[in-house]
Amino acid sequence: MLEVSVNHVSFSYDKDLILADINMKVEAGAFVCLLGQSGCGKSTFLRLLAGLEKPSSGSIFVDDAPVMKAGLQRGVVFQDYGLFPWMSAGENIMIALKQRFKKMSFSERKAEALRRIRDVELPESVFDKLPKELSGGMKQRCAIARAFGIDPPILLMDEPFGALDAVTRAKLQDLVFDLWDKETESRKTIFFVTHDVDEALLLATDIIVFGQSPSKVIYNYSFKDKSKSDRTTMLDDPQTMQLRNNLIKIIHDEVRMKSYNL
Ligand SMILES: Nc1ncnc2c1ncn2[C@@H]1O[C@H](COP(=O)(O)OP(=O)(O)OP(=O)(O)O)[C@@H](O)[C@H]1O
Repeated sequence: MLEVSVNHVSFSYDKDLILADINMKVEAGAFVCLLGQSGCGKSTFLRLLAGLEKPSSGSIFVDDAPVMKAGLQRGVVFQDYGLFPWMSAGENIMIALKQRFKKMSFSERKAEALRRIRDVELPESVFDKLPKELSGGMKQRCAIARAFGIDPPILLMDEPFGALDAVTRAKLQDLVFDLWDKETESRKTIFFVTHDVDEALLLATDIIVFGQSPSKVIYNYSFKDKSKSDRTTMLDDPQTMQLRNNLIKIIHDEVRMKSYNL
């Protein structure tokens, strides 16, 4: 369980300032949803957390250690699944396990990959299938199995359900929440990028809103106690409804102000 602190982080692509003075402290085990308009820099921020890019200024620490490069401590799940197309689903998971657990034998890795496939509610027969033989939802389940398989204390998820239909999306939201929630003693810290305010309300312990580029944190909200929300009744709660309205207004006002350059 590791705390993440982001201190005065700015980032530019060439001369384009994308992120400006981002600050946050995220407790170990939090489920952080990052909201903001398209192009504001959410994915860029995840890349910085992953160590795939370096801040132009400022620093990111995981506990006392600065993030300098990519590492197995931080797993990543992308919208496009990120599975190697020439390997079966099982091999995709096994190769990640090999990197993470160097001493695991082939048969142990295979057993673990099968266990992870069952954990994401897929049949074991998926082990031998190529990604192109799987639906989008099944591919994303495999990507989640792989990410949870390497058991990173920090998981970075970049719009993981953005390409899925509403029913599959709802099932996968429940799946990820349950996988996170059941590790009561050592919950992963999850950073989850989404455009969907309701998805954030359903999943997050903390909601952070980024403004328009160059982006700053313009709003954050922490739930005092997080238990699983029921998607069908969640918005019956007046407080949740008010928070939802606030979030939508904040995001829309920001877009309006920037587009009119106010
Ligand atoms: N490799 C790159 N080189 C130059 N500019 C980039 C690069 N990647 C992203 N950008 C720019 O950085 C800005 C932020 O992009 P980013 O993908 O982080 O936004 P986002 O909030 O994740 O968007 P979306 O929600 O649409 O995925 C955009 O203006 C984008 O064009």
